[in-house]
Formats: sequence, C-alpha cells, structure tokens
Amino acid sequence: MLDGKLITFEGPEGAGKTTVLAIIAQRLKEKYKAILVTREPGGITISEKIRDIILNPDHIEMNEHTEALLYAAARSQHYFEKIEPSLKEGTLVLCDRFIDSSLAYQGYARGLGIDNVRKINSFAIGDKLPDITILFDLPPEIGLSRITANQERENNRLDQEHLAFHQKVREGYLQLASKDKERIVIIDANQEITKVVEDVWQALLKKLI
Ligand SMILES: Nc1ncnc2c1ncn2[C@@H]1O[C@H](COP(=O)(O)OP(=O)(O)OP(=O)(O)O)[C@@H](O)[C@H]1O
Ligand SMILES: Cc1cn([C@H]2C[C@H](O)[C@@H](COP(=O)(O)O)O2)c(=O)[nH]c1=O
Repeated sequence: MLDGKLITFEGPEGAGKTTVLAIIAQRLKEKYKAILVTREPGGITISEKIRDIILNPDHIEMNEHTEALLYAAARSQHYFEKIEPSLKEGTLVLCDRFIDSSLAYQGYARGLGIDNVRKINSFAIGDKLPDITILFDLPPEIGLSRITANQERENNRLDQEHLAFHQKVREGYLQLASKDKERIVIIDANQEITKVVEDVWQALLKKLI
C-alpha cells in the first residue's frame, strides 16, 4: 500500500485554518477514502493534556524553553501514536498546525532561534516534515480581531501576547515559506472565506495530482 500524505495548515491566530480545514476535509472525502483530521498541540489523549498545560491562561510563569519542549513532547506522542500509523495505512492526514508553528512561534517570535527549535523537534520526531503545508497569511491585527469577535472561542495563553509578538509570528512564517517554496504554499487569508477555501482547494489539487 502507498503511504498517505501529511498536509498541515499553518498561520497566525484567527487566520481561518480550522474553519477552512473542515470544509476542505469534506471535499477531500469525496475523492479519497481515508482522511484523518487532527490538530496540534493535541490530537490524542496525552497531547491534549499537554495542550491544557501549555495553553492555560493562568500559567503566565511558563518559560519559553518549557513551552518549546512541551510542544515538542506533544508532537512526538501525536506523531508516533496517531499520524505515522495513519500515513502507513495510506491515509491523507490533515493537521491543524505542526512543526512550522514551533519554528515560527517559539523559534522566531519567542527568540529561541529556529535552529534550536529544529533540534528539539528532531529529537522528538526525527527529520519528519509535512508533504504539503498551507500557510494562511494575514495581518495579525485582523486575525486577532476575528478571534475577539468569536464569543465561543476560549482565550488561550498565547492569544494574550502583544501585537508585536503576533507580528513576529507572521514574519517567522513568511521567512520559513521563502526558504521552502516547494512545500509551503502561501494563501492570502484576508479575503472572503469562500475565496480562501477556493485558493486552498486549487493549491491542494495542484500538489496532489
Ligand atoms: N476569511 C474569513 N473572513 C472572516 N472571518 C473569518 C474568515 N475565516 C475565518 N473567519 C472567522 O474567524 C474566526 C477564527 O477562525 P478559525 O478558528 O478558523 O481560525 P484559526 O486560524 O483556526 O485560529 P486559531 O489558530 O487562533 O485557533 C472564526 O470566528 C471564523 O468564523
Ligand atoms: C503547535 C503549536 C502551537 N502553538 C500555538 C499557536 C496557538 O497560539 C496555540 C494553539 O492554539 P490553536 O487555537 O489550536 O491554534 O499554540 C505554538 O506556539 N507552537 C506550536 O508548536
């Protein structure tokens, strides 16, 4: 059996990743038998528990090294318990955030250094990278205003960071994309949702054919 593919959805807060991923997953189900939708940090019991620790807004004392290590620990368990076995069964895995979040948030915006965060992740999951990454790009103030308007969304510890931090996250992502044009496709997320969905769909079709 052919191995599946790992497709990751990345971008700053409120970029529309989760909303668009759900619509794209529905469409892909018409073409592919096996689709798995998952997320980071989380996706399985242990990693969801780590998520609760990392994102708890009361944990303001968490230092940036602990934060980076916890994201990597959650990823290791998620990858080996859920993602890798699914890929081996030929499943198309759609993951809401993955390693590029750690590189952009912890490596670039927190200032730990992209290479240091790569090393932690290399210990956690080896040299695994997504096959395709969709990067939702938009000015952070627009993403943040979207999540503030969404009453149902829980406010997490990273949402509370100042605008300059979220601007750095965006810069970090764009820097990663400029160095890996083959894997990372930038989508303008500051458009009507239907247009964003269509752009993501076309990008995926091109890569999956
Ligand atoms: N293109 C869009 N235009 C306007 N509003 C949007 C658009 N895409 C998503 N939204 C709205 O913005 C909010 C955030 O969307 P969503 O949760 O999908 O983003 P996200 O990238 O997953 O965010 P986060 O990573 O912060 O959880 C939701 O209320 C959603 O309905
Ligand atoms: C995987 C990962 C995530 N983050 C940050 C990005 C967000 O602020 C939260 C996750 O919340 P979401 O609503 O599920 O998007 O965690 C990070 O900093 N580093 C990572 O590796």
